[in-house]
Amino acid sequence: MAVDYTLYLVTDSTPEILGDRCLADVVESGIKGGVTVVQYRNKTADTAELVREASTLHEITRRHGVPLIINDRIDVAIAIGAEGVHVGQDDMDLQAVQRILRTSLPNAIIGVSTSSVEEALTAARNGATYLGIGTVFATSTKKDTKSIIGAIGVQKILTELRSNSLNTPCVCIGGVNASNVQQILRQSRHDDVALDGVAVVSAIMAAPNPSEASQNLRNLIAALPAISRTQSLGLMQITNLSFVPDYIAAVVQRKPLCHNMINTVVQTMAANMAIAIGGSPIMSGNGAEAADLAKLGGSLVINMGTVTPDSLDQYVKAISAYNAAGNPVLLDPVGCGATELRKEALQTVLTAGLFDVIKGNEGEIATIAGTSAQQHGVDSAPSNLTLRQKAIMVEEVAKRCGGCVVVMSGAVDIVSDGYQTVFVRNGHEYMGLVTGSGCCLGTVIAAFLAVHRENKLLATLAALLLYEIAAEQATTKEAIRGPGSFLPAWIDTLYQIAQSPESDQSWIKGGKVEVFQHSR
Ligand SMILES: Nc1ncnc2c1ncn2[C@@H]1O[C@H](COP(=O)(O)OP(=O)(O)OP(=O)(O)O)[C@@H](O)[C@H]1O
Ligand SMILES: Cc1ncsc1CCO
Repeated sequence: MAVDYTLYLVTDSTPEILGDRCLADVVESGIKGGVTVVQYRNKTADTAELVREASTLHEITRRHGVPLIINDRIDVAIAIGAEGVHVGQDDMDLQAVQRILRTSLPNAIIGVSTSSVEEALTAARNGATYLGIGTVFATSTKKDTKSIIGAIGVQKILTELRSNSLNTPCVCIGGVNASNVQQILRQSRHDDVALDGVAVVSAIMAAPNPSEASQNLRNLIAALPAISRTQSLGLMQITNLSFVPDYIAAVVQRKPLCHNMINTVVQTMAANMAIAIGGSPIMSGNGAEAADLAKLGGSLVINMGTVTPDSLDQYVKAISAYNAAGNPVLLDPVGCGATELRKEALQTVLTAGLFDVIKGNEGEIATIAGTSAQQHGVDSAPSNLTLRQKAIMVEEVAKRCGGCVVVMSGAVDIVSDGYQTVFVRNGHEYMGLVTGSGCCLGTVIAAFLAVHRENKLLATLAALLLYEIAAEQATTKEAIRGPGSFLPAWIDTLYQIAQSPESDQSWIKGGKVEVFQHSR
């Protein structure tokens, strides 16, 4: 039987999720809305109840032509003649399951939960019918947060499987809901590698109308744009910078909320820069208010510059809240390669959710790429890499975080969405002499992301050009004698350009953007 894994429902009979509703009604409603596979999961019922409930569900799923898979209990699957079973890493091992089912349910689907490349390769090589990859996000239905792997973890597993010629279908599981389903499907993609579907629990089981919730998820999945080279921008569009003034004008007009969880060094400077370019900053380090702030339609900056154990917890909460609301998140992994604690914090943040932009200096991006030597603080150290090597690194990191734009700042900035990579040769050396010039760039890009969601690469490029050309212009002012007098002049110039980006477009002619070409 060819199984459609697009929308895989895992049941939950606990009072917190199911409430006092009838399990069979909720499942049938979900199927009517578009659920394509059902897994019956009940960790507490006794065997008689499991068999009773499973056979009631089986009547419904059969009527709708949807496979029913039983979690863990192979005996229950055999008793009711279910289409399959699903086992976790702590349940009976795959080969034992196969031996048992060979005679009683020879065509059974056998799914296996996996949270690492090793587990996935082993299960696929041993003949699992499909893999459930997770946990993607922290979720109230799964308390064990050790196995949270984020989109990057899912992508890593998928890529390893496919590069080993293992085509086992894969669904991801863990905290998937309507606000993040497109992101997880998009961000776990890498070239032609993609998930076959998503597994959800509470997004359907706890929904007031499970049918509508399922239909909504199916619509979101169907609406997902295919990411391919042909879909990314034409080179003309990138080097023709006439879009930039329009992008700026829209930011000024919309005044997006810029929620900054930013280091304690640059709070005021970042807030002033956000105001100068037309944003509305709020510097809040309290993750508990992130869900309310996310409702206001702005974007979030996670800047790890002065990370502490408490602030790390707050970042994780805020990232989940913004992902759930479907609002953009920018990560600035300041100094992430400087200490062991920062390296660990980086991993926690990277697996806490999804990012639209990751911006860092060379040492920071190299740490994410896994190629960095020891960083000596928060500033960039002189590099041994050629521009070409840096560009390839930025592109690789962007590919790995599918759907994410990566910016490596420096004298020449490199921006990539994994498909197209550009060099930006604007800016001034005084920028490198002002602490937080990288951090504030994150704040400015995030403001643009809030308004220009349809194209993150263009939004990032517009923000970067405004930021750097303003800096260049500021240095030409008479009173500028060094980085100290430069900073207020830079904020003034940002403000002046942002207020009338369209009336005088001559400034954008100073944009120095070049497309990186692999063949050169
Ligand atoms: N020598 C330079 N010439 C032109 N622009 C520069 C130069 N140095 C830095 N910049 C610009 O300054 C901004 C910040 O980049 P940088 O790489 O210094 O960030 P950073 O090291 O993260 O800074 P911080 O940690 O102080 O926030 C970017 O827009 C970058 O293009
Ligand atoms: C100097 C400094 N230390 C931690 S964050 C920060 C600001 C620049 O990244």
